[in-house]
Amino acid sequence: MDPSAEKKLTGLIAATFTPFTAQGEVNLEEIGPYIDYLTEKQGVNGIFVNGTTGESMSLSVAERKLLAEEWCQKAKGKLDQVIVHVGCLSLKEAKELAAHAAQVGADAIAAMAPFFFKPRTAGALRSFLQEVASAAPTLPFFYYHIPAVTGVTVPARDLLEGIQELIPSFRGVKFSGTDLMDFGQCISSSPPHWSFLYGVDEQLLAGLVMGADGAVGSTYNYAGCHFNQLMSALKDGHVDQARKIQFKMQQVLSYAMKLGFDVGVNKQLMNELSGLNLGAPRLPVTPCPPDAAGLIVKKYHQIFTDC
Ligand SMILES: CC(=O)N[C@H](C=O)[C@@H](O)[C@H](O)[C@H](O)CO
Ligand SMILES: CC(=O)C(=O)O
Repeated sequence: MDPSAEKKLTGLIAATFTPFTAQGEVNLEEIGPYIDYLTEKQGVNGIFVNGTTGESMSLSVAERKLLAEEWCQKAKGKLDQVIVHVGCLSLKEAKELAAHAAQVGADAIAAMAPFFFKPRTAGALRSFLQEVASAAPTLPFFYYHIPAVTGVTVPARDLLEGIQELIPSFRGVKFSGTDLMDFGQCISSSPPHWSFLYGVDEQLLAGLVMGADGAVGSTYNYAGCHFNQLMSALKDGHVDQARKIQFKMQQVLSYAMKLGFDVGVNKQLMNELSGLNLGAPRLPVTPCPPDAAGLIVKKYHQIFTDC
């Protein structure tokens, strides 16, 4: 297929939380209602599953497969995009997950850099990703750049050099870094059919201005409606209005950060704002301290009075 004829990834993509039961087992029952909440209440039509927010690295391969399959199945006819994150420390497991994602009907896959033995050069990281992508050659492949979490500091622009020849299915980057010069250089040096998804919700506006096609993030789970307004405002040329929404979200998140914002707090925020029951996180992430989420929800409602 001619890649330039493919549709680019645009709009908001929620990085989903993994629902757990009270016993700490994966809870597949919540996935259907979760998808309905995203589409009906947030206007979000894409998901990025088993990523950072989904605690992928704390899950077994078997659990990741169960989740990928259920998300893909329940998303059918409801969501435009299901991107399955397949990154692992073990190349063998990452390939197994990539092949599985293709089997269960994912729209795309992504992988972050391995972070125990870290690739020290762009070449080493490219070779690792090439192997992962080769296990699912028909699926669009995205590199998930998240240096603050992986500690892999290879600039994304260096990784992209010559990558299309090595990985024919390569289609772009989910860029969860704050280095906007690196991001800009990725975009300005890339073919037009690749998609760039920005992943730092606190500064999405800057990412969009730099040229992001869309966004992947955790806060789009419960604040998608506001970020949709931000994106439309920017599209219509109302930068001041877009900036107002971004500043409001920064206020909520900086307040949350003072209260120890992490996946545990974030998950509880989602529980309280959505009414879904996604449970607590899995260790080593600790459960949200009592009251923290409640205080953030209160702040959120003070700052955002619509949707
Ligand atoms: C480190 C991390 O989880 N980053 C997420 C995505 O990449 C973001 O969506 C953040 O959760 C969000 O920007 C809030 O800090
Ligand atoms: C936020 C994000 O993209 C992730 O959870 O992987």
